[in-house]
Amino acid sequence: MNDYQLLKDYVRAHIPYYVLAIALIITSNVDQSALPRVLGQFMDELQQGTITHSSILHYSLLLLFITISYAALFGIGQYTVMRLGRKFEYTTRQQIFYKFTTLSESYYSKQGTGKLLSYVMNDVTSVRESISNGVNQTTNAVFLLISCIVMMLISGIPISLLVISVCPLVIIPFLVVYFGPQIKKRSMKVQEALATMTESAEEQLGGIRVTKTFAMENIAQTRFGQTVDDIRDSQLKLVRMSSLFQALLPFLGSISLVISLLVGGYMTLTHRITLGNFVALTLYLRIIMGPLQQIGNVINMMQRSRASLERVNRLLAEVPDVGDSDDALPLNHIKEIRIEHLNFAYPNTDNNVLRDIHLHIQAGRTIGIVGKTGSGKTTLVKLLLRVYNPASGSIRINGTDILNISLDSLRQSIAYVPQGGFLFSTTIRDNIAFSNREAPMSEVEAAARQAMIYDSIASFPNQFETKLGERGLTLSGGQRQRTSLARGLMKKASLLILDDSMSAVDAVTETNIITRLRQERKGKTTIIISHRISAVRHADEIIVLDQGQIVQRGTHEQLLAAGGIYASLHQIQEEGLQHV
Ligand SMILES: Nc1ncnc2c1ncn2[C@@H]1O[C@H](COP(=O)(O)OP(=O)(O)OP(=O)(O)O)[C@@H](O)[C@H]1O
Repeated sequence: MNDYQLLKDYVRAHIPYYVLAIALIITSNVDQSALPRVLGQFMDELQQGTITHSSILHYSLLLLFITISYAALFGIGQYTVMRLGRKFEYTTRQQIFYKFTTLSESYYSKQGTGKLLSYVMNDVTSVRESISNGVNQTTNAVFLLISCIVMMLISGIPISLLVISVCPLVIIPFLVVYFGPQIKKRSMKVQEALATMTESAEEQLGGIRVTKTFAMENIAQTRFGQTVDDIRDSQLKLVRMSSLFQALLPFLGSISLVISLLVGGYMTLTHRITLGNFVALTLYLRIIMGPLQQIGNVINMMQRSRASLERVNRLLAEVPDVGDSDDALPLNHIKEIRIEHLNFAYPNTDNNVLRDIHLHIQAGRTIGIVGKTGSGKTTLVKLLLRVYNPASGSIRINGTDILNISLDSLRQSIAYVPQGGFLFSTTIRDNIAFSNREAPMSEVEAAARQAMIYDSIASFPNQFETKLGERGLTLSGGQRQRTSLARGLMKKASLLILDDSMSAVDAVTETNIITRLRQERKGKTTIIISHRISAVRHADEIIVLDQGQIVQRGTHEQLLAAGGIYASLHQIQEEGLQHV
């Protein structure tokens, strides 16, 4: 996608409206440029003493007609362009958000939320302004200038006088060439500083509770203050440069007026032009100062939005690194999973986080995964969900390589309950019924009972209709985890993965949940990752991960008998319980 593709495509798709709007604006300019000429003629008749009551009425009506038709034509033209600009803004925002949903986790781990928000907010607005105001002001400026020059010539203003009066304005293109790139550079710095500030605000607000409990408000204020200072500095630099540029344009316009007064005044005195011509010339010069300033504005705006357009184009052209292959097959039901020689390192890292993993999960079995923190447990299930592609080796589901299974059907077949159960700022019901908003209430309640959160929800005044605050913070950590668990159970997928999803739940409740799960998921495949032996002890097979490798496997009894990491973990936890 080239840098202007997005804009080209949009304008091409709406070309009839743009042509109509431009035609309206051009007509309004021709209309407006007739105004000084009419006034000039009126002035001449006044000087010659040929003016009558009816000609005064005639001139007044003519001026009124010019003014009304200008307002109507220009107004409709401008409205059409602005409307197209707004449409561009919301369709592009939708396109960007759609793109966000297709990109993989590795993209998000490289980009901060502030930068991503800045695409949707600042960049799109900047491009919209440039197309709306750009089309309006460029058409207006160029055609008003042309119409004024043509009208001046038709009115009989000598070319020599016209050339000498317009002479200072010829400097404008040189000014633009000098100022343009500098304005662009400074404006990019402002955009970057804005993105950094948004990111910092996101982080400081996200962590405000931690900051407050540590009484570290000063540090938060200083960190955020630095980003605001950076914006102020770069914005001031930009404003200084743009103001100088903007001021030079009317200055040159005024010089041209001074010249016209000197030379035109002298020519009027010596009767080489009429008084009407002289009045028309000064009026024309005043009118064309507007378009000249607009040209400056447009150039500034274009410089500013070019960087934004480049960024949005680059984002829209981003190809997700995890996607469906051309011959991807749908998956209906997970029966058997076979992992062979699986190795994996996170993008842009050298260290293999998973090494030579072999695992065969037969349909209906429960697999427990234990291991020290950072041993690769979550990474293994992320590969099962194809959040990342394996570096080497294979994962086969029902005999088909996971790379040839459609992503949508794969993820539909798996209910994944992560440790940090993110909840949306909506009702508890909607959170639990996330995978099926149309599900009957009885199913939502059953999932809540299974996750042992039903009684807590029932005690809230609005029960399942209770709205959760931002990120579900009105719930305790354990309640949040159990609501997230209910959401996973509600999915009724053929594979359930609990990724340390009961770490904030007390041991007794966890045991009760696991007991119920074992009864209700009989014959269904389940993977339970946990730091607590009690959560995995009943699994058909338990694997122990250490530094990315499976170092032990077997049933609870076999692993206890074998000694090693599992047995010592068990011993530590049993002793811990005895001391309670
Ligand atoms: N997005 C990432 N980019 C780079 N490295 C990562 C990423 N996510 C995890 N890691 C690294 O991969 C290793 C395994 O992490 P993983 O989350 O799989 O461990 P875990 O066994 O689930 O740990 P825990 O029990 O603490 O949840 C760790 O060393 C971690 O630092």
